[in-house]
Amino acid sequence: MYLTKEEERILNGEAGETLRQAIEILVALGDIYGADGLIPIKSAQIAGVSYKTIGDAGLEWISDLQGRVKVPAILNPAGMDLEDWERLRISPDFAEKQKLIIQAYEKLGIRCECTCTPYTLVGFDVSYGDHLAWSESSAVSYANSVIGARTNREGGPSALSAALLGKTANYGFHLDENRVPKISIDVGFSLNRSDYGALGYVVGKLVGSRVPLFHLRNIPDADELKSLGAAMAASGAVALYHVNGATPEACRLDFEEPAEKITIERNQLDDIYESRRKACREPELITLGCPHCSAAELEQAAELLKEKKVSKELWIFTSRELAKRYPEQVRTIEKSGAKVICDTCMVVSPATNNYSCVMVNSGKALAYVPGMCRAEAVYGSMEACIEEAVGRTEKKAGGSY
Ligand SMILES: C[C@@](O)(CCOP(=O)(O)O)CC(=O)O
Ligand code: SF4
Repeated sequence: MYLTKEEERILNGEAGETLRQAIEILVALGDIYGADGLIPIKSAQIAGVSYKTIGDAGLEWISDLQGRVKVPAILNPAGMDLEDWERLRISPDFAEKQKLIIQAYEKLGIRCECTCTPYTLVGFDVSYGDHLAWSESSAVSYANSVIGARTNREGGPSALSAALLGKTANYGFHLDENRVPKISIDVGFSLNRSDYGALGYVVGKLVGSRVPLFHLRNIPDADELKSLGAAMAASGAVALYHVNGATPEACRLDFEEPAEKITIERNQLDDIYESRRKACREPELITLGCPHCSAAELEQAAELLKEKKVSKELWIFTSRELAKRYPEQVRTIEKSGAKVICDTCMVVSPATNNYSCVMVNSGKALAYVPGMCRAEAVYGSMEACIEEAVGRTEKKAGGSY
């Protein structure tokens, strides 16, 4: 891989040990994947924040790093709500370690808002064609597919290295030729909201890491695309997809129809709603917001919970910035007894491990909760999730049933 004189000097340790390690990681990746050199990036999004996933070894590594990031960089969800961690019964020991992780990142100049939807935040702009080094898989999928920016699915250490250098290795989804669809997915029936998460769950398993081109009957909105991409990245390893007539590259570029085709039938999606129902008949916990809820999703949840009371735990995850921007919706949701929780999620928080059966409206959470939280997971729409939390015969706050 070609390195400039300046990059050679950094690799030789002349700019300090932190940058030497950072460039060593990027050069190693670049050599493995055949990069021609390093390219500048606009921003980094760094996963590997929750103490539940990175543990003491991760904390130690980050704490030893020196210097400041060269581009805007932001964190993925941590293991707890950083302002109100006691609410989900996080242990003081865990909270202590989690705070040290956040402080270590902060010292490097990283924005310590912990979210997997950084593209909704003010001042963290991403545009078509931007090169990025992002690592959370749903954020990577959204940036590549829905925005038309360019990022590989970085690991936590490589995203952090890229942030410290302001550069990443030029391979994979940074290159035009790897962004071309390889398999066509035909869905011959119309889809609605949670159907996109179910579709992503099914398609991810079928396509692995290939780039799919969808032909759908309707044009999905941004939240539906977010759910589709998140699920495909979790059940498979899809980091980029296109939707005919909807996503930017499918609209701007004249893609040839891939030779390989798959048709999805309605009953494949119905199976996702039905599956695991036997093992998880009585959800004890209901969670929304994987990926973190958008403004529109907070609004929908508030509308559905208005003047109702939950009889089961209902946790709704979003970014702190959106929760602050929409206090009215947060108030309506919390009046029902549900909790709006920031900086974390049902997958990376140890709080979910206290339950054995969890209901979700996310194909990604459906894929990850069993393995990462040791709980059964069952799938439903946001309406069904809220109905489950409220209880079908629950008295409305106003009095009537
Ligand atoms: C589950 C996930 O969304 C978040 C957990 O990753 P981490 O703890 O931030 O490394 C990771 C991913 O899918 O990229
Ligand atoms: S909410 Fe979902 S998408 Fe976001 S970090 Fe957690 S698991 Fe990943």
